[in-house]
Amino acid sequence: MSGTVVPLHKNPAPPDTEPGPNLTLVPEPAPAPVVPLWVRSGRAIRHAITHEPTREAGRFAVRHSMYVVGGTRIVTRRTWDGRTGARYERMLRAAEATGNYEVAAEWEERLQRFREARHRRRMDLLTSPVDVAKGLAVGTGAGIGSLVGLGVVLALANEDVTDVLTPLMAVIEFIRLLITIVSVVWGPALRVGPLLALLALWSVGRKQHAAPNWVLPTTVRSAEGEPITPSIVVKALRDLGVPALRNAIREMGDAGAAMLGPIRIAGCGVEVDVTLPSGVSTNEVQNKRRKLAENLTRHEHEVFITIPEAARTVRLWIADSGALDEPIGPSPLVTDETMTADYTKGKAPWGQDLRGDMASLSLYQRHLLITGLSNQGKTVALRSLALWLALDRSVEFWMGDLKGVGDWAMFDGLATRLIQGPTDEHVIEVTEMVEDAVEEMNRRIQAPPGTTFPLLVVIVDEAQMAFMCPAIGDDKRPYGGAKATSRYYMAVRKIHNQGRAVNVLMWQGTQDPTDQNLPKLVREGAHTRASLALGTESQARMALGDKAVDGGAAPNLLRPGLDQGKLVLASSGIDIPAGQASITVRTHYINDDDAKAITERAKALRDGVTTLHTIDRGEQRDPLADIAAVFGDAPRLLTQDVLKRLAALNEDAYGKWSFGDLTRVLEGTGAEPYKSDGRRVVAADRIRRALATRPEDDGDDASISHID
Ligand SMILES: Nc1ncnc2c1ncn2[C@@H]1O[C@H](COP(=O)(O)OP(=O)(O)OP(=O)(O)O)[C@@H](O)[C@H]1O
Repeated sequence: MSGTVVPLHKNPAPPDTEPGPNLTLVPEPAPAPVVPLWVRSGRAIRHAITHEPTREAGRFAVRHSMYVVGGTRIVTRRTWDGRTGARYERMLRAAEATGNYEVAAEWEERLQRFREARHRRRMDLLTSPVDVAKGLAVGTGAGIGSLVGLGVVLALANEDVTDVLTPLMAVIEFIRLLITIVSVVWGPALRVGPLLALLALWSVGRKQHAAPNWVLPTTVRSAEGEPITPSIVVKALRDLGVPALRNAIREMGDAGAAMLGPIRIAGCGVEVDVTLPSGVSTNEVQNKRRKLAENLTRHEHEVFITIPEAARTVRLWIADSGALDEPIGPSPLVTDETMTADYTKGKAPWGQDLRGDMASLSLYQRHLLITGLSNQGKTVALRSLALWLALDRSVEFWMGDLKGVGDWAMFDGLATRLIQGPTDEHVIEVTEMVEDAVEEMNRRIQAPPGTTFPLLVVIVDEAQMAFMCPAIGDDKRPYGGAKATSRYYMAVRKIHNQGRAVNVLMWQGTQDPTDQNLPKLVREGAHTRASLALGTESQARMALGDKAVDGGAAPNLLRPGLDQGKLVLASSGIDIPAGQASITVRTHYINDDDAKAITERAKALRDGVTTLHTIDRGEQRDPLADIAAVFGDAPRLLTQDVLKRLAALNEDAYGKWSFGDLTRVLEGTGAEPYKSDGRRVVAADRIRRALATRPEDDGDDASISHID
């Protein structure tokens, strides 16, 4: 094999015969390349220039020079404004730009008056030199005369004729002294005067911060939390990036504030209506919420843009910086232990609106839907309403908590039904509870007209679990889903459609809405829709409806985690400022302990309620097997006899069965009732065949709705 090795080195060095000491050769570090002098100087200069103290000194120098320039501009503008009609013309242009022609006419009239007065003053100037000369001559003569008169009186008193000229001479002396003083002061004044003028201009510029933003001190530059003034709002609107708006505001110049209504204090912020110039639509401003907020030195969540009734107007609500992050006080439900509720006439105290006014919601005949991302305060918000309602002793609660970690446990002994848990079995129980509510609703609807009913409120928290449940009932209908056969969905829809008038109401809390876990018809069936923080605008549309979102409702702009308990609400039961489609409410936080205390008070108002935790639907039965069993030896039975025998077999399970129930169970088995001699009968052999040939899991499915 050695013969086939090809050496890769030309002359491989002979191997060392004697191994020497193991030395490692450390190469000399390459000498650093010599940097040319001009490069080094450049670096040094750059370092010196970019050094922070140098930059600060530069900013300082530019700032104070610019104050003088800015001050000169301001003083010139003021003088110009004072002496010409420029101000009137500006206001006139602004009024025209906002389409406010009445105000424009007023300004035009003022401008006209100003011009007339100026013309009169100029005409007067033509004749004034003669008048001034005349006045001067008369004044001097009269002055000399009175001084001489005074001298005569003095001469008579002193019996000295020279005193006649004494007062006149004294005045002449005084004038000479003045001339001397002026001649002494004039020289230095000529030198100091411009300096003083410069100082005055600098002072005006400094007060108005008339320098580019980048040279202003950090405290002024950041303007964090700056109070909102008309000029700040106008500047923010001008820089919004809407060309038509920018041009119109430029056109108005200083008079841009004419677009604004008065800036009113509104809760922990201010509110101002802005009449947009023609050519700018309200949604152009609404779509730029973040930019507007930043221009106003606020965070996006601190600025709300709504559309009031007046045409071409947007209403801005701007929070005081950081004010929205402050907690609001405790709920009156917690602080006022004597509080009771009235379902029909009262309103549940829920929190505060952004203006800081109490936000309370009428629950009368309103189905409710609260959505939001997980852990934003949905359950607490929904529970607060239930806690208030519990203080009306006539109200009956049926509750299903499909999370089941005890958020609703305090209603044990207060709610007539309370199902708590996350499994499919719990969904099934909740569905059957809602179906029972439908039955109760139907019973009430069939009652004689005029009958009044106390409120039965069915609350399902985490309702998305019900819509997503895969279980199928013994009637082959799915519990979850959004098909016409879906049991939970259909039961909710029935209550939504007809429950209101007979006081059977449906309240649902649901998480992170999608079309699958919150079908459209269920969303739209709720009269009151509220949403905590959500992920996207499309979710906001699902939660609150297009109208509310188009009108400015934006739960997707609430900050998950930071805005816990803050919700956007579209409903008729709460005071929403005219023209707005929604309102933002900061809800009170009622913790579990306080909730427990409130439910204890509510229990004390009642005589005692026994809460059912599961719905006893009788023992597990197999209807097809039972039907087969009741035949005995009979080859055929009339359907009514089958029903009778089934009822005799088990009154609880079959006592209320109708022909429809029987047909439904036998449908598709090949043993359906048929007509014989004009009467409907069921054949025993067909039943037995169906029983023998049915698939294994049918029996399991049939049993699923019977839970102990
Ligand atoms: N009004 C509120 N003000 C301040 N914090 C609140 C408010 N409501 C709730 N929170 C906070 O949010 C947390 C979650 O509340 P809650 O359990 O109601 O959320 P959820 O949206 O129902 O969550 P999930 O959907 O995951 O069950 C509470 O533990 C509390 O810390």
